[in-house]
Amino acid sequence: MSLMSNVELIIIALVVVGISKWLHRWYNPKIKCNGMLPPGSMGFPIIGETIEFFKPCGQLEIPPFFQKRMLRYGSLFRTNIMGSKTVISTDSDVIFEIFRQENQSFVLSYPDIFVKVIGKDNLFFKTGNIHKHIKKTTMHLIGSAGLKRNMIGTMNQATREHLRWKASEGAFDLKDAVSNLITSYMTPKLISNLKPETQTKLMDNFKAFNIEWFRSPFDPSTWKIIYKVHKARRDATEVIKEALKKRKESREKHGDFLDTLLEDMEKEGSIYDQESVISLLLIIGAISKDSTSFTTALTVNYISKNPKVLAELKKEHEAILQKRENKEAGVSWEEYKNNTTFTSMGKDLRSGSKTLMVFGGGMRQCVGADFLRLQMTVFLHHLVTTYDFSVVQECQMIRTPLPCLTKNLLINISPKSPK
Ligand code: HEM
Repeated sequence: MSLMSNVELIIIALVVVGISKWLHRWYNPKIKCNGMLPPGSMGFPIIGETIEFFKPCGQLEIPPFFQKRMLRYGSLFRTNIMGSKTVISTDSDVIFEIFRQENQSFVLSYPDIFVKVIGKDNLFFKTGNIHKHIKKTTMHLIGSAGLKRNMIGTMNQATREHLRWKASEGAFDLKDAVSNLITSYMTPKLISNLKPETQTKLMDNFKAFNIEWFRSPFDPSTWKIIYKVHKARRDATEVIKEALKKRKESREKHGDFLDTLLEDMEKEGSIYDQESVISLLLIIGAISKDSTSFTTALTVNYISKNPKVLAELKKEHEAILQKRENKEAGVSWEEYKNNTTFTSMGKDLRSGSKTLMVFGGGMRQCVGADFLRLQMTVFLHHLVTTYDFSVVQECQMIRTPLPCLTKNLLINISPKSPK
């Protein structure tokens, strides 16, 4: 055997040993504490179990990814998704405890791709006092007090106007309409003194900055969406940066959320810097419309198929209207709080129940839950008291595993004929 082939053999042997070691580490990841990992599989090298995790399933199904593993390993199992070593728990007590013990027994982290797409200076990725403080500032705008003081009137007005336009348009996409109406009033609530063309640009960026990219990375269209979201973030950042600069220089007050953030930023030791201010404005502008329009579309789709629910809803809102002195006024805070028992099912979705953690829990509980409920109530109120509606196309939903519409809800509305 020649000297050359011996060297080749040594190199091949080293490569084989290296790969074997790497595969061993892949399938048996080390953990930093003294415990042991739950059962499970790390899937294929590099891609892990990502493909199966994103497999679409029906709206009311437990995704097969979870179902299969729960049967095989129980409620706690290990896996690898999108390059992140992951332990999944499907036990509500454990999940509740994880939410409750943040920063004690559990450290918050998101897969790298989340951080890359939505930006690292985000409320979602902050912990401890910084997170607490940003949350408190956010509540100023979309918590109960902020909604009552500053939002409900605009919400009513925008909803009424948008429905009026839609009544003359024929069939329209309800999710799109709700998304547009929220963006139309939320953008000036965040930054109020933009030139019309700059405001339109910012609204377009808010619209494009969505969560639709969270799906299989092996689907080429995912990368197109990621590119658009990334571009929207970059463009919105430029607009907000410019607005922030002008506001700082002019020292003018406009009573918007940018004022609130600037005031905080100028305090000694403020946790806010330019990046975190921009990021918060962007996240609220984007997140407020997506989840709300989606849930409103599902709700209208549901009530259109359940005449008893629709009748009960109409009864509740007609009664509100009957009692109201100024029929032109929209839903008041008092009506919303005291007279919408059926609309809000009488169930407090924010009470931190272990069986319904749709809004998260503990320190991470959703700050937008009140906003969502109020906007949905206002929309349903104007829809059922002022219009008759008919469904032109029902919506269809799948989970990937996030809920996603494969067909949008199209409806027709026409003003109710006077009784
Ligand atoms: C169907 C509607 C919604 C659902 C199901 C939902 C669900 C959630 C969940 C599960 C979390 C916790 C995330 C985590 O653990 O890190 C969360 C947090 C959050 N949500 Fe929502 N949300 C909805 C609507 C909204 C709306 C309308 C807004 C804004 C107006 C909003 C703003 C936020 C913010 C800012 C956080 C971060 C809170 C924090 O880190 O402390 N959400 N949401």
